[in-house]
Amino acid sequence: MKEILLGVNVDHIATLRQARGTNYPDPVYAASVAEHAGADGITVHLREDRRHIQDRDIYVLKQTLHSRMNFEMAVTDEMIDIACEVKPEFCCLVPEKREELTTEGGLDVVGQLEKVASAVAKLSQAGIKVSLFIDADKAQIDAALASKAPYIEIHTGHYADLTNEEEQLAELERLTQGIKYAHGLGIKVNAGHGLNYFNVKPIAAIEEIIELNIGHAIIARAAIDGLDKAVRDMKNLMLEARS
Ligand SMILES: CC(=O)[C@@H](O)[C@H](O)COP(=O)(O)O
Ligand SMILES: NCC(=O)COP(=O)(O)O
Repeated sequence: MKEILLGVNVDHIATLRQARGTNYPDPVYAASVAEHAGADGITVHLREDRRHIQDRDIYVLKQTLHSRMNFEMAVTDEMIDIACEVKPEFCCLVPEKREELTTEGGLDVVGQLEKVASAVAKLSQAGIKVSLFIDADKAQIDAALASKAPYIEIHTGHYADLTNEEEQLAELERLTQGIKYAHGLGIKVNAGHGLNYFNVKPIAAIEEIIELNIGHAIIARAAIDGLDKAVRDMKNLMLEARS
């Protein structure tokens, strides 16, 4: 069987922390648990609005990770400077809109090739492997090749959002063709976004994919699976206080 890697995105551990401004739950600790459970890498998205992951998380993770960091970032001077200072193993360039709930589409490499290629060059110069988060679109894949990024991450969000089986199969076929096309050009291909316990298998079966990055579904599952113990522990503390 051909190996496939799992990058665990811990953004939403940080979402929970930021909701109360506490210092827990800590994405650094979550990353360590994920690595212990078999994660091949840890993904973090330092958004410009700092809604979940904070700068401190990136710097501490750099020192504590045993696997490798995939630093997702918008193509801005601020983020390029941070990446060049931290030097994560991977940077994934993503599109970002302040008002979006999550990343809505792939990076438009065609429309800003010069800017993207310049970012790829700066990050590569710092020894970072660069990936572009793009849609499975031939023109975007060709532009990714022209930018000299060695990796792309194909956006699976649209596939994940579809509920009609026929439409989902058609989207799966579109993703598969795009992934094979990029692989044929010599680009290393990852994929991710919106993948969960119900929709992951057909994507994981596409053998040209090196790694899947998955976050929201894993953190959501962890919250539910851990809830029984969390309630028992709290109740026990309360009962102990009265004994
Ligand atoms: C780029 C991508 O697909 C996601 O990993 C991204 O990190 C989503 O951002 P949120 O974690 O803020 O939803
Ligand atoms: N790049 C995709 C990613 O890191 C995780 O996305 P999601 O599983 O949180 O939707």
